[in-house]
Amino acid sequence: MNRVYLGLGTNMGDRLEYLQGACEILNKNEYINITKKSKIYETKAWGYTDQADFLNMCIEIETKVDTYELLEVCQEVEKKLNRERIIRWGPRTIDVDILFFNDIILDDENLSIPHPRISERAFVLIPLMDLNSKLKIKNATIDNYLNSLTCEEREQVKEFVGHEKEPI
Ligand SMILES: Nc1ncnc2c1ncn2[C@@H]1O[C@H](COP(=O)(O)OP(=O)(O)OP(=O)(O)O)[C@@H](O)[C@H]1O
Ligand SMILES: Nc1nc2c(c(=O)[nH]1)N=C(CO)CN2
Repeated sequence: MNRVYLGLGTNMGDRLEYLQGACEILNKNEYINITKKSKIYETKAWGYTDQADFLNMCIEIETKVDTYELLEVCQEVEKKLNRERIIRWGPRTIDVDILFFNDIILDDENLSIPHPRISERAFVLIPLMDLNSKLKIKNATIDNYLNSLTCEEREQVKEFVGHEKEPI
């Protein structure tokens, strides 16, 4: 069984509904089991900043599918939830990224694992810390990467409280 960490992000429409929808689609897959969910965070847009705030969360899954099959599953989820690619790092109904896949290190044209921008992104590091603070990239823990971000970067990620619907 493979242990995988996925990052979910959304900044269009009913953002909670999209997180919930993504978790539901993943859980319905007979080869995927969601084993842990982080808290949900409301985050300032990173990279392309002139867009609405995101909701981000990370999930831990156990799965029998391999790396490329999982990429296809993630892209299917995005397709089902009407994700469109218009602007790089631009607004989206849902984004599903593979962050870690066991201890695999892979750098291909269509798939890089660990996801290459984890260490720069408080919106990924903070929810990942809810799941497993021991995760490592190049001998440093995600905790080390989080500590190397500025206070300002970390403050752009706030726990999203007061929501009634919990992603299942
Ligand atoms: N670990 C990964 N998880 C998901 N997609 C990946 C990964 N590594 C490479 N890719 C490739 O990245 C391509 C673009 O993905 P996408 O449009 O979701 O990027 P993005 O979310 O806008 O930006 P970013 O990759 O910086 O988060 C995908 O088609 C996929 O082939
Ligand atoms: N806060 C935040 N910013 C982003 C996000 C995201 O999920 N959250 N995703 C991006 C493209 O992957 C670009 N910028």
